[in-house]
Amino acid sequence: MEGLASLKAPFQATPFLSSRPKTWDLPTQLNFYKRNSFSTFSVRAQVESTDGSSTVSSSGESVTETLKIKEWEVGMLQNEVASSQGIRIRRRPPSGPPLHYVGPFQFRLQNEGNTPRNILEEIVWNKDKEVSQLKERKPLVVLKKALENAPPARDFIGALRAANERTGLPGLIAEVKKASPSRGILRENFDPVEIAQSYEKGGAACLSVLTDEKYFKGSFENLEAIRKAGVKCPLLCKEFIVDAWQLYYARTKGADAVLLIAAVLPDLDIKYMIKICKLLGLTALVEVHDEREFDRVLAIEGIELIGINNRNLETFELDISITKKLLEGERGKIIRERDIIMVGESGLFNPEDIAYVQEAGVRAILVGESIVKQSDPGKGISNLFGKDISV
Ligand SMILES: O=C(O)c1ccccc1NCC(=O)[C@H](O)[C@H](O)COP(=O)(O)O
Repeated sequence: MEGLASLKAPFQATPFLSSRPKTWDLPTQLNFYKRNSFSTFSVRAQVESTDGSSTVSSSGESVTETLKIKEWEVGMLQNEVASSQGIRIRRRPPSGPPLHYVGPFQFRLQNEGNTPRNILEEIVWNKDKEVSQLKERKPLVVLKKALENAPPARDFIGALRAANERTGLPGLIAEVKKASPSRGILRENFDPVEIAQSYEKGGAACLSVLTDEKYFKGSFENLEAIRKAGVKCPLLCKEFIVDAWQLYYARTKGADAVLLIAAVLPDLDIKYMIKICKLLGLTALVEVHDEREFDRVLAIEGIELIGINNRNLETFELDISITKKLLEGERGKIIRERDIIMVGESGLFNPEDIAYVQEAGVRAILVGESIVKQSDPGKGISNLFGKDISV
């Protein structure tokens, strides 16, 4: 794809980002991106921390305009860096630069226009906007303050290991899921706390709570309510994370773990977010769907929990043999050597499916549809495993 990489243009220095290179081809961008720990999050932080009292930068732009331009530049860079790592999901719709952009790039609009290529891309674009708006209302300093009142983070991986050792079966992450883009409404009569309690009673090790409202009819209120109701299973905030700000937000709402999707996040973002997770006491479940994503994730230091999603999030196609395929050979060996816990995700409906992914090498599973649809979700767990795992 011809993109920014083909453009070589002098780059004007700004007061906000240090030592920008004079040429701007892809390798240069990658280095620059690396050196600056680049993300929208860090750019915002840089602009915001430049001068708390002034609203005009030395180039005469207002801070808000500057911020918009920087965010747009970063967005374009993120798309380019991501595509160099085989990530097809673009972080934002391709669009022209903001009104006051006077930078050197002569961007052409991409031919595809502003239509997302698939559902995952649509979700990500929507999330990006949603998070920008939320951040306006709750800046990071406010979240950092709120962290003081957050309930302590609990040991997500420890709970999975303990369940696996206790039952000899994969530890269950049971998903509180009202709806999904692929299946529509899964459960009409949806009481998140009741479902969570029923899962816990049925032997779930951990819970996954969908917080996306638009596509999954979930919410952070659900997450918070489940935590406040005294459910002891550690909680995964099942969200589409595109910005480190969301990690802080999830923690303030009682999350013990978060999901990082390799199909969406470039390596540098995953590394950066893992560091922040560690700082906040959050466990990162890093999700992959193919060999390339898996290899990228295995090259990242400090990964302890990896999910293989059997659902292709671009096409919805479900195939549990993906888990087997990815864990065969050298990759499976690396996993065992490093004692990484693998989670088999999506499309698991019966004891045969569980046996199949366990045989492939998973020590945990993430299940939504097959159990949330049961009138008694806790009993649904017994049906899924073919036995009562609560004892
Ligand atoms: O479930 C979907 O339709 C979906 C669509 C687009 C992005 C993500 C999606 N699901 C997220 C998940 O990975 C599942 O909720 C989770 O693994 C449980 O899957 P299942 O047991 O098949 O409900």
